[in-house]
Amino acid sequence: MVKVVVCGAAGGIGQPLSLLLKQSDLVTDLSLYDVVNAAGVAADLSHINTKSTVRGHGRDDIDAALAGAHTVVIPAGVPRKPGMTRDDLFKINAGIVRDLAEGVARNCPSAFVLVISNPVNSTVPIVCEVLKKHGVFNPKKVFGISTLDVVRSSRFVSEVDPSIDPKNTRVTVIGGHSGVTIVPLLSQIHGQAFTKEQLDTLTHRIQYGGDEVVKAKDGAGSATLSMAYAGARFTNVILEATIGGKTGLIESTYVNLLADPESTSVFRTKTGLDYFAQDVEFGPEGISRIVPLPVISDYEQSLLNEAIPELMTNITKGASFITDSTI
Ligand SMILES: NC(=O)c1ccc[n+]([C@@H]2O[C@H](COP(=O)([O-])OP(=O)(O)OC[C@H]3O[C@@H](n4cnc5c(N)ncnc54)[C@H](O)[C@@H]3O)[C@@H](O)[C@H]2O)c1
Ligand SMILES: O=C(O)C[C@H](O)C(=O)O
Repeated sequence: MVKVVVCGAAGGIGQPLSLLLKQSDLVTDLSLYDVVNAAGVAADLSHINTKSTVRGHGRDDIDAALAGAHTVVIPAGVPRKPGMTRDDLFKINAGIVRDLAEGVARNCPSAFVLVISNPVNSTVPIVCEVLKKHGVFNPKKVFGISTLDVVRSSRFVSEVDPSIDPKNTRVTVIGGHSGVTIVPLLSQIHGQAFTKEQLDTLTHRIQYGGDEVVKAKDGAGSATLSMAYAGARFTNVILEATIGGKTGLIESTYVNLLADPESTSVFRTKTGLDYFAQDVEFGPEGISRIVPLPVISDYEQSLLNEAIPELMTNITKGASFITDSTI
């Protein structure tokens, strides 16, 4: 059995993400959990003629939803409205993510956990601290999905240079998933030399791509369809590496750096950060290695210098939400 659970499956991301995951032949059981309308979404998707069996689980059915899961994807929680930062979502989403992580610890402690709910820079530490509290934390298996930053980068650079094929140009994006913490390494794109003006425009657009969508949706939420695409892409990498037997798969993702202490110890000592988005190579057990940071340009180093203090604040806020809690 390869059971994939989507928590928040009836939402703006959850529905198209579940649809995309229903296409995977690697999934045998698709479990849709939400506090509203999970049964309806499940009934709808269950008619699609692919291999997986689909089940919907409502508010009081979290344990059955998660039991025996291979992978749990979490897009549950509230999205931004214009004028809000991702950190403004912490007040509501921190508790939602904590409760879902408690469910993971109880029902599928060795599952891969893929976090979409914002603020990702803080919600990933929340998941890790809950799993630690229960003695089931494996840093090779918990991920913040920052793939949308990678997807946007590929697309936006192709708009500046039409000779770039966005589908086959992967941009490494390091740091975190919000504003200045998003650091695209455009210097790494083979054969590319952007002007300073192009770099400024591209970097700003990648860092604030989420705001572009929030503004355009004008109060009706944030990115859902592009996020579902990015979320399915990342989930499929996990499935291909862990059960599909594929090797050498690499994606940028936000992780706990103890997943590969050897490759990250110098960086951890220098910055004090325990979490960071970086290129990761996947194997049968999840993270097989964190790819060492390449030599970055002075421009990228100054972006990184700006990202580090903000990341530190976000990480501490998420981790202490659990470690300082008396519940
Ligand atoms: N990581 C990223 O790149 C990225 C991209 C886009 C959006 N997001 C984030 O994803 C989250 C969801 O966005 P959306 O547009 O799908 O929002 P949405 O409001 O459309 O959907 C959220 C869903 O979560 C459900 N939900 C709420 N509390 C729950 C709980 N306790 N258990 C299970 N389900 C619960 C809601 O019922 C709803 O169906 C937001 O926090 C948003 O900021 C992240
Ligand atoms: O911008 C948001 O709030 C949603 C998401 O994190 C995004 O990058 O689109």
